[in-house]
Amino acid sequence: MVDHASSSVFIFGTRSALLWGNIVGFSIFVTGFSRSYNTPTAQTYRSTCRLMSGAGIIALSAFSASSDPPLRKLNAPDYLVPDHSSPLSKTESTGVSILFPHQHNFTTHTQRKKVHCDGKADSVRQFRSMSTGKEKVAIIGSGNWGSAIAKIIGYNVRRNPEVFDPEVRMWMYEEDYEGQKLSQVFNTTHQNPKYLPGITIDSSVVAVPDLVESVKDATVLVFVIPHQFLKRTCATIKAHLPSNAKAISLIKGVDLNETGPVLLSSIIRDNLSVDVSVLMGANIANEVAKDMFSEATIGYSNRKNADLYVTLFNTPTFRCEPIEDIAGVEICGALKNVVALAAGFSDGMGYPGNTKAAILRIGLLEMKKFAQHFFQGVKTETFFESCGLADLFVTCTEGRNRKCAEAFAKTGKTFKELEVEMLNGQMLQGTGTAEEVDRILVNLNLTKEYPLMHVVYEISFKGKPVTVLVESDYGTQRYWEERYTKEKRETFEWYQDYHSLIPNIRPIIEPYQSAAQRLRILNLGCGNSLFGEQLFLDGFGSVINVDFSAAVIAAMNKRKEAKIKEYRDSEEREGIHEAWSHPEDIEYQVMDVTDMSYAPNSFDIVIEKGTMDALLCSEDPHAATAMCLEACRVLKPGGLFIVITYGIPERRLCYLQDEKLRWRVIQQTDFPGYCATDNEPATLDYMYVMRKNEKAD
Ligand SMILES: NC(=O)c1ccc[n+]([C@@H]2O[C@H](COP(=O)([O-])OP(=O)(O)OC[C@H]3O[C@@H](n4cnc5c(N)ncnc54)[C@H](O)[C@@H]3O)[C@@H](O)[C@H]2O)c1
Ligand SMILES: O=P(O)(O)OC[C@H](O)CO
Repeated sequence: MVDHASSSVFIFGTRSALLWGNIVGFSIFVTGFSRSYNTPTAQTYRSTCRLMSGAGIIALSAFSASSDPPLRKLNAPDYLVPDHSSPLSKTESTGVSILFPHQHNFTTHTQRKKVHCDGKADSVRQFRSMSTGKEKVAIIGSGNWGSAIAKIIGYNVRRNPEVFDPEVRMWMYEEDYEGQKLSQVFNTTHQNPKYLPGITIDSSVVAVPDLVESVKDATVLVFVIPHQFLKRTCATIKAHLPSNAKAISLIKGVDLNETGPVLLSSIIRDNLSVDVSVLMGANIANEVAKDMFSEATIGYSNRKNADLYVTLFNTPTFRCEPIEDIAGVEICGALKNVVALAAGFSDGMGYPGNTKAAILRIGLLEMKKFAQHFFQGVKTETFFESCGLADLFVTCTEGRNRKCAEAFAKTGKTFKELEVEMLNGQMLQGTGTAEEVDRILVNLNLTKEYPLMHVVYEISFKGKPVTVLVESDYGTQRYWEERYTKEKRETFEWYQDYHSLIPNIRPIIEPYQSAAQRLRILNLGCGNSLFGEQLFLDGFGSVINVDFSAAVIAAMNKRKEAKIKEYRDSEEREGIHEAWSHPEDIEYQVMDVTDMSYAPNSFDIVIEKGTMDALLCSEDPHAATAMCLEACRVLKPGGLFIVITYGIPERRLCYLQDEKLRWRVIQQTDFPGYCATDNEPATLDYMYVMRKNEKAD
């Protein structure tokens, strides 16, 4: 039996094995004889040959393509050294590589079809590289971590010439650097000034911009690219790897299919048919590159390969610990980036250390729960290795994900914008992972079991306010009821008050006013804001204010009664607004804005300030959409819905432009938001105006 699992050179064939063994100067292990060749000589040879390092199966005679065992049963790619009896036309369909095709003077076989040879020189080189038993390393990726790990690999390859081929190729996604090609700059200066400035990398590492060229002859593939590029990278190199290749992934991320998460190491394994290990840990690239002490965890299933990786990566200041738990190690590396976003949000909001500590604790528990839910055999100890607790800690204190999330909370910019502004070409992995993870959780109805992962996604991509990290109740009736029951202030304004908003709103509403008919205005989620009262006092029309908190509606009705009384009791009316002479034009009603009792087409204007923002904190993912549907239903054709929010277009238009809504967004405006202190960053508030279709019904 051919043992594919062990990394040795196997020669499939007989007589010529001796010949080729002599020619290339290596010892061989002969296996897979056909009966006719199972001679005493060959058996003796089999029992005395020494196993070599380096994987591969080499057929020295293609008789096996037609007889026992068939060549196609062997793992591709195989190598064939044909002899005079080789039925090469059959081997063609197996995808076998032909070594030395002309050695046997095939031209004498007139009936044989011309056989495709994948390039004699390449095949010979691969064959020889296997025969030397040296590992040839290719680094796939040359960003911040790719470059830092290249420094370590260069150092170890030079220290271990008996194990490694002296040249390490590093695939460099070609970019312009100050008018020159980045790969040329690297190969001249041995530095990567864009992604790891100031660090010199051993000259054994050569930047290669052609991906296929970079993996040529490589027996060890080190994957260190952003995870979004993995699949297409595998597809490109798939057909160009020697059969004894193996891989290790340093990529922190996760993919998904319809049943759940898919490890990136599985993607590599499935696409390339190679053994795959992983290396993860508390490894801020810039610190590792400066030889500051760090640890890393190697997750493996093949111990021999893990030992090789220790030789490749371990240094006095980069200590690598192998553990037999690929999934545990890899999920730690992926999910800690999502937790780091939460830590960054917390920092951006100025929350104290206690809050961040809680985020780390909850995050670690969700990481472990997720890994053990979806993957068998994940060990609890893994979460206490460098890939677990340690990486979580460092990413939540110093990582890029944390840094950008802090800016997200402070500025309200999107992650895409912040990545461009803050990272100079480097890429966040946490945001993509948050999306993938949430898709899995939603598909499998698991969001409640992973509240932190879910809320990070909702804040990052669904416009939920960062405050839901610590206050997740803004969307519930219970929260507002309790709040307004205890409320000491008679009124409170979220964001801006009426006077700062009305210059933006007046020009939109005024064209709708007519002498003949008063506007009917509906104010959604009025709370104890004076916004609706001021619209009424300024004579825009009759205003109905609604809120689902009975406590606040009672308080606002009490205020209204007091105003009416004040007006009626006053002898001297100066300073008391005349509008109170017709108080029937202002009403406060208890109503759930997602399910209102008004008839369709009842209002000219529907307006809300901050209500959608609050609903987006709701556990009901459809609450904001439900409010919009209701607003649209009760609006008259041609009527306007005005939304005042802190939500940027990317996070609000997805709701406002829902295809079920029979309106069009006709205006979006931003204006300076309210700043609590001079030290706080300037923010923007937004107004979106929708006009209901004339023929909506
Ligand atoms: N930077 C770190 O401190 C660190 C530490 C440990 C692990 N990691 C992980 O290593 C992986 C790689 O991160 P990094 O920091 O080396 O990368 P990076 O974010 O610094 O750089 C991005 C890389 O992507 C390349 N790129 C851009 N467009 C591309 C395209 N279309 N196709 C292919 N490549 C393209 C760029 O040239 C650059 O090399 C990530 O999964 C990351 O989580 C990073
Ligand atoms: O900078 P980050 O957030 O991508 O994290 C970097 C490393 O993964 C830390 O181990």
